[in-house]
Amino acid sequence: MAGKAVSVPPPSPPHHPVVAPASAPTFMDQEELPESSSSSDDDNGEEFLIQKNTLKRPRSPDDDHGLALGNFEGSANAAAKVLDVMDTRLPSENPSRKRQGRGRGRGGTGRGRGSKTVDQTRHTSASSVTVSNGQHDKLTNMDSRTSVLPGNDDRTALHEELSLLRGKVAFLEEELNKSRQEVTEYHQLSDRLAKELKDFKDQDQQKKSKQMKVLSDLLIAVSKAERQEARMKLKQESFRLGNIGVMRAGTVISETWEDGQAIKDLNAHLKSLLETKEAVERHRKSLKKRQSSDKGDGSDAETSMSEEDFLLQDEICKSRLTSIKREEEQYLRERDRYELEKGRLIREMKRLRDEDGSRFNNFQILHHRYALLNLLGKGGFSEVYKAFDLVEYKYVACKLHGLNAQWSEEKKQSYIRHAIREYNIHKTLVHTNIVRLWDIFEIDHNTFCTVLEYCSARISMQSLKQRQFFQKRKQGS
Ligand SMILES: Nc1ncnc2c1ncn2[C@@H]1O[C@H](COP(=O)(O)OP(=O)(O)OP(=O)(O)O)[C@@H](O)[C@H]1O
Repeated sequence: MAGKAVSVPPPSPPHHPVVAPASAPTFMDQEELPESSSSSDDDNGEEFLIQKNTLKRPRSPDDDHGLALGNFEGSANAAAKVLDVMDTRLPSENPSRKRQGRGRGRGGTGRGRGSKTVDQTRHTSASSVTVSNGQHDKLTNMDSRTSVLPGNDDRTALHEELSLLRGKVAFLEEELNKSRQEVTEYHQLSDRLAKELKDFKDQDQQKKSKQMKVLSDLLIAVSKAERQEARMKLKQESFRLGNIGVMRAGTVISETWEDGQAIKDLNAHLKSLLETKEAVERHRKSLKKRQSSDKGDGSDAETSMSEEDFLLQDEICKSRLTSIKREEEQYLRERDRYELEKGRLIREMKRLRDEDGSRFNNFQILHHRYALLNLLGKGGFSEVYKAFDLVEYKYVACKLHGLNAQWSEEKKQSYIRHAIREYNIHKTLVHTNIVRLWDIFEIDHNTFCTVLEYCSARISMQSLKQRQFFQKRKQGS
């Protein structure tokens, strides 16, 4: 930059003697800018040009209609101002051209503008008049001579320049109007797009809530059907395996188990089998007794049984006893199976009873996302419901922890503290044999919910079998 400053040519004497009209003093002010700023125009490039024009612009009183036809000097000034305005508004034009126009020193201000006029006119040739280089030179020369010799040629040249500038102004105004229109259209478009986006979001939200509603309705319908089926199955199973009856002993009422038809039949079979077995065993014993007595007192050959007969009878008894034993074993195995089914039935009865008595049994949606379905089981202080996560679209287990309303505030706080500590530990555990903990939230002052990974019955059965396997191994070792 220092080198450039040295190469600045010496200031040329001012040779723009046009007397500024009273209506355009600013232009003169601009003409009287210090030489250094003019000479540094080339060095600073476009930025300086813009600054200079921005300085002049506010002081221009009549951008649109200040070009009085009768006043050539005033017209030239006004034309120069219009050019300045154009300089400011068309910054994207080739900067080298600008530099070319302006770089002719202070004295060449009019000339520089002339060059730009030609350039810009060429650029906007669609609507403006094309000016040759000769005209441009004439114009710049005229600009410098106007106040000295306002001859006919100069007047014509000025007229030409004026009409050129008018054309340019008109063109620029047209461009400006177009730009304004475009801006308005753009605003309208962006408004419309914003509205459409909002509508789309609303629709999406509506669609989502509709989907949620449809999905939860469907899940509720399925769960209701499952509940109905569970109760029907319970009735059938109760008839087959047994039911809980009420027994009254004085003032004490207690629950007892009453066997169902299948167990009654099985027990009857076992009883009759046992009776048969006893009868066969009795018969065998009597045979043995008779055999030994026959041997001892030497009975006659007609009444006494031969050794072979004894052996045959004994064999028959033995084989009957063996088959009875096999049958008995089969019945006992069946009874064990019934016992298991009975245990399941009792649990199911308890589950359904708990479900009927639960305050969460009417398919609520918790936390705006968990659709409660059927009760899975009841813990010490909790009820566990199968639920569907309407956001993540997966089954989960919602464990609803109920604090005892009778507890003191201190005890409740202690329980919550423990539960939160458990939650904080549990949520970090990731293992195939540990159910994941997804979420925790409060339902009311006495109830909060933890959301767990759902373990289906299939998994539960697997883990049951695994447990049985490990128990057997433990017993074996
Ligand atoms: N993640 C799960 N998936 C499926 N069923 C579950 C799940 N968690 C619990 N259950 C069911 O709920 C029943 C009770 O749950 P759990 O054994 O966790 O209660 P608990 O530990 O006794 O309760 P508390 O924490 O209140 O003492 C279980 O027997 C099981 O049937």
